[in-house]
This record gives sequence, C-alpha cells and structure tokens, in this order.
Amino acid sequence: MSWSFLKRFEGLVHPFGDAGGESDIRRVGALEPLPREANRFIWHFAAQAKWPFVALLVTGALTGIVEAALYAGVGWVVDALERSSPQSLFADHGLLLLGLAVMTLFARTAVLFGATVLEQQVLVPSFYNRIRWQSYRRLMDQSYTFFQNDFAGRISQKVQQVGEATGDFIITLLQTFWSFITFAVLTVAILGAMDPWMGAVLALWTLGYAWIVRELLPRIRRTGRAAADARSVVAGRVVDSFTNILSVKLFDTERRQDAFVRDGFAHSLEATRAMTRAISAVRVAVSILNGLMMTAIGAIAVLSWRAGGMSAGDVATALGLILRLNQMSGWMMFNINGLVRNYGTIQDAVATVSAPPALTDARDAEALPRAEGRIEYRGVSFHYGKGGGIIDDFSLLIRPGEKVGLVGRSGSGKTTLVNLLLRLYAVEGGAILVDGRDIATVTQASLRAQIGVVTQDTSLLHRSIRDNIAYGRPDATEGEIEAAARRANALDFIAELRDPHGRSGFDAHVGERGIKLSGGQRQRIAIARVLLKNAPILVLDEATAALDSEVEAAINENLDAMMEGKTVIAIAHRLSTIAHLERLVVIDRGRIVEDGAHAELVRAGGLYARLWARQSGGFIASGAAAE
Ligand SMILES: Nc1ncnc2c1ncn2[C@@H]1O[C@H](COP(=O)(O)OP(=O)(O)OP(=O)(O)O)[C@@H](O)[C@H]1O
Repeated sequence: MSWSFLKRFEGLVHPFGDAGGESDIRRVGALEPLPREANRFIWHFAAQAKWPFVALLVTGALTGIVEAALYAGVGWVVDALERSSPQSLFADHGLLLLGLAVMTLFARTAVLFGATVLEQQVLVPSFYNRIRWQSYRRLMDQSYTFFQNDFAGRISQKVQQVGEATGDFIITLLQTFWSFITFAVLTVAILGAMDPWMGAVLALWTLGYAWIVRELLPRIRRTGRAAADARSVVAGRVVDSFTNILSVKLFDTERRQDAFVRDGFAHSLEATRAMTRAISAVRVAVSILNGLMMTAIGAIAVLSWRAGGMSAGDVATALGLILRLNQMSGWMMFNINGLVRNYGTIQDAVATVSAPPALTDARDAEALPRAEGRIEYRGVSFHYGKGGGIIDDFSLLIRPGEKVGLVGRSGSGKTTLVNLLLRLYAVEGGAILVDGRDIATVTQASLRAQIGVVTQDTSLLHRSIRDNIAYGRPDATEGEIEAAARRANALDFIAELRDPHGRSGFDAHVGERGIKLSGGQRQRIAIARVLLKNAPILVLDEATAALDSEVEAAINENLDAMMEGKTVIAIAHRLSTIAHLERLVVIDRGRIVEDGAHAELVRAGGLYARLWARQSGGFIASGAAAE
C-alpha cells in the first residue's frame, strides 16, 4: 500500500507563511516584531493554523470519548455474558456486540487516523518550520550590534528550540491534554452515576492532582527554563570554539577553551539535574495518589457488588476505567512536564527571538534614490553606548565625486565612521547626510544599495563563487559576473578552484566564511562583488591590504576605473596606497586634526607627516608617492 496519498495533507498549513522568493523577501522589509510574552507568542502562531487546531481539538475530544466508551463496552459485554446463555447470546445481545465491534474497528481507527494525520502530516513539519522561518526572518532585522553582543550558535539554537517548543506545546495541549480531560470527566460521570462514593473519591483525586500540578510543576517550569538557557549557552560556546579554531590552536589555548566549554557543560548539567529532581518528585507524588485512588475505588466497587448495588459488568467498567485513568494520568504528568518545559523554553526564547530591533527604519522612511554622492557628517557623536569617547562632534563634508583618504592611528575611529555612514550603528548625536538627506530618514536597504564596501576581512557566504560575486546584484548576467571577476584579477584562481563535492570554477563553494580561499583571493572576490554592484559611493577599508604588490598593481588600474565618477572613502594604514588621493583627512581620537592633499600635509609637518616619515623610512618627501 502506498502511503503517498498522505502528501495531500502536507500543504494545508503553509510552511513559511509568506510567498517567498528573493524579491518578495526584499520588498517586505522589516517585519513587526513577534510578541514578547510567551502566551501571546503561542497564540500568534496558533492563530496562523486555526482550522487544523480546531480539528485537533475535535479529534482530541473524540479520542477521550472513544476510550471511555471502550471501557463502558467492557462492562456491557460482561453483563451480557452474565445474563445470557451461550445459546441465546447472539439473539439477546447481537446488536450490542455488533455495535461494539463496529466502534472498535471503525470509529476508533477513524478517530486515531484523523488525529495522526492532523498531527504528523498537517502540523508538525510545516507548522514548526513556519515558526522557525518567521523567527529567523525577525532576527535578520536585528542590528549589527545585536549579533556582536551574542553568540551566533546560541541564537541559532533559540530558533530551533522555539519552533519545536511552540509546536509541541500547542499539540500536546489540544490533543493529549484535551483527550485526557474528556476521558477524566466521562470517568467521573460514569462512576459517579454508579456510586456517589466513587464520584467523591475521584473528586478528591482530582483535587490532589490539581495540587501537584499547582505546587510541584512550577518547579519543573523554572528549572526547565534554566536548563534550556544553559543548553543554549553550551551551544554558543561550542560553536564559538569551532569557529575560532585557528586562534584556539595558535595560542595553545585548547585547555583554557576546554575549561570554558566544560564549565558551560557543567553548568548545564547542574541545571538539568535540578530539573530531573523536580520530575522525580512529581512522578512519586502521582504514583502515591493513584495508588490511593485505585485501592479506594476497587474497594468501593467490590463492597457495592456485595451489597447488590453494582453488577459484575459495572465492576468491570469501573476497574477498567480507573486502571486506564492511572495509566493516563502518569502519562499526563509526563506530558504536563513537557508542556511546562516547553513553555519555559518559549519564555526563554522569546527574549531573543522577539526582541524588538534596536535600529529600524523610520516609520515614514523613503527609499534613497541613486545618490550623487555628497556625504556630510554634521556634529556626529558616537560612543558605542558608553558615556563618551570614540567620536565626538565630528563634522566632515565630502563633495560628490571626491576621493578622500581617512588616515589615523589604529583605534582612532575610522572604521566606526564608515559603519555609521552605513547605518550599521545609529549616531548618538548629530546627523549624517547623503545628498542632503539625513540617513536616519531613509530605508537602510536603499542607503546601503548606494554604497559599495570592500573591507580587509571580507567573510564570504558558504555558497558558490558565482553567488558570492552576484550577492549585491542577484540579477547580474553570467557575462557581467565574469567581467567583474576579470577586472578584480580573480579569473585565474577561480578557474583552478575545485571543492570537495567536485564543483569547480564559478560553481565551487568557498567554505564557511570563505575559509577555503586565501585572504587575497577573498579580497578579490569582494572587489569583484563591489565592481558588479556599481554603487555611486565606495568605501574601501583596507581594501587591498591582503593583496601582494603585484596583484595590487594589477588591479589598481581597475580600482581607479571603478572609482571614476564616484565618491570614495578609502582607509589604509599603508599610506602609499592612498597618498595619491586628492584629499586626506587625518583623524585622531575621533576628531579631524588635518585635512588636505599629501604634499600639503607632509609640508605641514603634523601627524600625517610623522606617520608618512615612519613608513617611508624617515625620508619626508613630498609628492614621491603621489604619482
Ligand atoms: N563594537 C564595539 N563596541 C565597543 N567599542 C568598539 C566597538 N568597535 C570598536 N570599538 C572601539 O572604537 C574605537 C575605534 O575603533 P575603530 O575600529 O573605528 O578604529 P579604526 O580607526 O578603524 O582602527 P583600525 O585602524 O585599527 O581598524 C576603538 O577604541 C575600539 O575599541
């Protein structure tokens, strides 16, 4: 029998919740943050698959009813057997027996089938995927700072956890929990009708059960939440060790790193143990409670039979129901454990997944049209959220088409200034204007579309060379991609690339963060990418630092061509690479200390002249490098 017909049910819940496709994702922009409170977070997603969940509620109730009916059926059969002779059984009770057979065979199977398909086909893969995808999408709206302040591994773990925890929570609640409640209510009703004392025992049992849920379960929730958090800390540390493996190896810090990770594992272990202790306490309490309940009901049933109040069939029904109740209630505690643990995981994850992005587009932000390239820093202050320092009241005007070199000691704030222009951080005072428009009033995407950036350490995505070059312009043709690679002097080495899966040339994958390429090769890919993007403003932050002089000389011509007609901000410690630019702005502690052309600054004998002298071997010459 082919089970492929089950596929029909798989598309009932959309696994992403958006139309998808690159253009759609780009157009949507930043999304509303997800609810920060666990209940509202759960509801937010439950509402996205309302009908399957309503159906689950129905199958959950039917499961409970069928369960109870089966035990009632046992009683009817016992009574029928007792009251009939073998010869007259079918004549007397044939219809009843047939009805029970039909119920057992068809109704029960149909309900079970419906519940299973709802859970396994309609909900689990699609719904979980949808939560994870939507959480990931929200996280991608977070600022650069957000990712600098956290571990990538920890965040990714939250995305995985929150999908599973939310899905499991809702399904357990609507299916397992709900069918148990239906069953328990029917049990109380059936037994209460047989003998009020049995009803009273079950009422007491319910109170005891409620007490355990109220008193003992919160401990599982608290400890469960701490355990989930400790687990994601471990994941963060483990991923951090793996991604920084080179530093770890080079500095022989393996032991220390081990200790750091081990400490994370130990902490997680402690947190998990606290949770498992709470679980044991609950299990023992339930076991004692159920023991008391079963003994009492059993005794009442036997005594009542002796007194003629109950038939043998009633006793069979009562014993069957309470045995099942015992079994189910243990299973239920297990599920409530899961339920509260999942709830704790959701509470823990929403703090990350639903955090509102710190840096968002203004509500009425417009797209910045293709820029002329006029850049103005107007009294900009920025201290990375600290009290002061880094950049204070910084003003600089760069005219369209001007090529400016930023010079300054390490840590003087050069990269910070260009990151502010890119709005990776929001200024804390003053404003930055592009073409006279405050960059805080335009969309981040349209701003960044106007700026091509090459940095010293470009990390590439683990995709093909082609995808990496076309990243800034997905609609580029094969010819354009190749031309950009040629101009970046990258064609030769690309032709020789081959990855472990046998893909070569432009199809070769580059390893995580481009780790399988040399620094210079990565930089050439980054240059090709920016050439292809062809943005009117260029930021070159140590753009050729990783290249040897030969390659640098070979692509300099192309770089000059690339700069043609564009506004350029170039940063380089090797002053010879930027000395020829028409304007050099010298920065010290976030302030401009000199501003002029190379020859002028060398003549002035200030900070630039000193830096230049040191690099050119003590010989203060004007113009030598400016050719
Ligand atoms: N994410 C951050 N959080 C807090 N402080 C930071 C952060 N990034 C940089 N800084 C601080 O800001 C100052 C300026 O750093 P920046 O990277 O802008 O300097 P730079 O001039 O580009 O240096 P280099 O030439 O070494 O690249 C430094 O003192 C640095 O410690």
